[in-house]
Amino acid sequence: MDAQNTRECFAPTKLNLLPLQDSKLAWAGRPATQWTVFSMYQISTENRASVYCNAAASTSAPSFLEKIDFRKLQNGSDIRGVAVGGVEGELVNLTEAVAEAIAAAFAAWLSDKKKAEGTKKLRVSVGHDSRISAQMLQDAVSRGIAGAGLDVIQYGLASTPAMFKSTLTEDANFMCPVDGSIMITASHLPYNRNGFKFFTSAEGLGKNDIKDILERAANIYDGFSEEKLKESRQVAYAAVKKVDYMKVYTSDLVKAVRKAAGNIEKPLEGFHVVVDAGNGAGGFFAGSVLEPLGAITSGSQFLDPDGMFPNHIPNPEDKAAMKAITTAALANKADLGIIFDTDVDRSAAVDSSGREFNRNRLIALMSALVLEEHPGTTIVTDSVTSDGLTTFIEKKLGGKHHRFKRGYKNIIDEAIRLNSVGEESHLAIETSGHGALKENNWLDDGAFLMVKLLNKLASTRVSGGANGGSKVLTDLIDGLEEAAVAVELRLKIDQNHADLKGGSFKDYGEAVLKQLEKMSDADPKLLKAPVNYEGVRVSGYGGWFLLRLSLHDPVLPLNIEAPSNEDAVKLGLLVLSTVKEFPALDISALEKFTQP
Ligand SMILES: O=P(O)(O)OC[C@H]1O[C@H](O)[C@H](O)[C@@H](O)[C@@H]1O
Repeated sequence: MDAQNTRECFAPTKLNLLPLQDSKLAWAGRPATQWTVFSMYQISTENRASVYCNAAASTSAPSFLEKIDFRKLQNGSDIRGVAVGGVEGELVNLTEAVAEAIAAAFAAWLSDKKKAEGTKKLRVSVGHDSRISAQMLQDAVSRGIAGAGLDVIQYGLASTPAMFKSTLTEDANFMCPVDGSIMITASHLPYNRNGFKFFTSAEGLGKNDIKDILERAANIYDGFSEEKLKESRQVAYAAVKKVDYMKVYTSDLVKAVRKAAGNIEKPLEGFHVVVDAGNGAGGFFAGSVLEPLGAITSGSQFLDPDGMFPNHIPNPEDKAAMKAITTAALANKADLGIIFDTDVDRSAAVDSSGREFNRNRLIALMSALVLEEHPGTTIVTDSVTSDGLTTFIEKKLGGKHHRFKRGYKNIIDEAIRLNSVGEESHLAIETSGHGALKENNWLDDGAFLMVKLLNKLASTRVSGGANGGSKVLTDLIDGLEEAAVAVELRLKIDQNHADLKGGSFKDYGEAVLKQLEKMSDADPKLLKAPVNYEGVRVSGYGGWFLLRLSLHDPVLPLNIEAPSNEDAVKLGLLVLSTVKEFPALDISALEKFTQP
């Protein structure tokens, strides 16, 4: 077989998939062991990225197998792209064929990883959030995995942490654990985007793994042919099973709260908790977690999935989203309001008086809960956390604050590393609302963070400490000092600007940071942070600023916190004096902020 003679494509068609039976498995009436799925992509160790097939060679590639730069689909440890057309300036690059190639590449990558474990047929779970391109991508991904000879288990609407957890759950009825998992999501990005997150039982895949998978995918895509892609639809039809895994995941959350309350069936009886899922995948939390625990959930909103996100962006960092949950909690006189992002790996809450538990406050609250259980432990956070948070964790709670880099994967990996070198850490959490606990296998799970809050409410009442309300949570962050002014301004780097002199935006950004560091060193009123893992963090005028490179974008985010607007402007002016020397930077937001 000659990989070079087999490129072509297929017309996109929906898979005719089988319905769920008894909320468990449904397949074509044959036991899994009798499934004979051949590997269409036949990925060998000698030529892992090549596609071998029997199809007749075709010389003309149809237009929808457009040339795609697969490298551009990498977004740190995720894959992200444009899946829906019609938005000006945003060309579709996450087509069905691209998705199928990426899934086939993941299957090949996984097969290589699991080679040592023997010849058993590998299983991959596939789930998605509420985006309008979810079904199309789920079908394409299923074809890619099945075509590589692996079993596909579709979960349908699911959360990112649930997908990760399916690699750890031991339950043969639900075909768990799976060997690998794919979540189809673009988190809080606009409706036309989509992407993938990948998991094995060891971890969420990192940057290098994603790079490897995209390189393999590009080769697979180059080898696609019409015949082969047609065939992949038939193979997928035979290899796809459906499982209602969210049932397992939500029942584990319910069990966790019951256990924390001393094995009471309905420990939240009488508590009123309002959920805002922003029409993402998090609507399950009201009906499948809170209600079985006895909580009242009336007034919950935007629980139904709607990939056009008609109400607000499902993102706890978004002001409109936080306002929506605060209004709902107050209007319903709820004890607690809970909000999730689209794929439920991020969350935030509001108390009964409408006070937000998000950003530094959510970290303070989670730190208080974790430090009650593990005195003295290290809390790992992202880089934009406040000085007040450090004081709170270290002076009030007796813990250690390890302010690391931005990026949920970075902080989780750092917490795991600290434990491995003998420094105990039980919590890694970002101001974005991402958070992972050691007790929960370091799963980045917004729903589990909220379960920790519910545990506290339930256990406090059991011990006679409170009859309701979220005062016990509010009291836990008493003493957290918060800056009067906290802003984030994002300075864009124009990648096509002549001042880059053909270099990368990263190099340009680094040059800006170097210059800012020089300026700060020369100013006696400023003090550079003695320990700092990214960008330039400087204290002065009773506050601080941090300028750093964005994790993914050609952007330098600038965070400023200060006791007054006047002080914040002074810090802003100092940064402005440096950044204005770099013409490729869009400094308009900073100029506006510092104007008298
Ligand atoms: O560096 P930024 O552009 O601020 O983005 C940083 C953020 O990127 C992604 O959304 C990651 O999922 C977050 O964990 C991270 O905090």
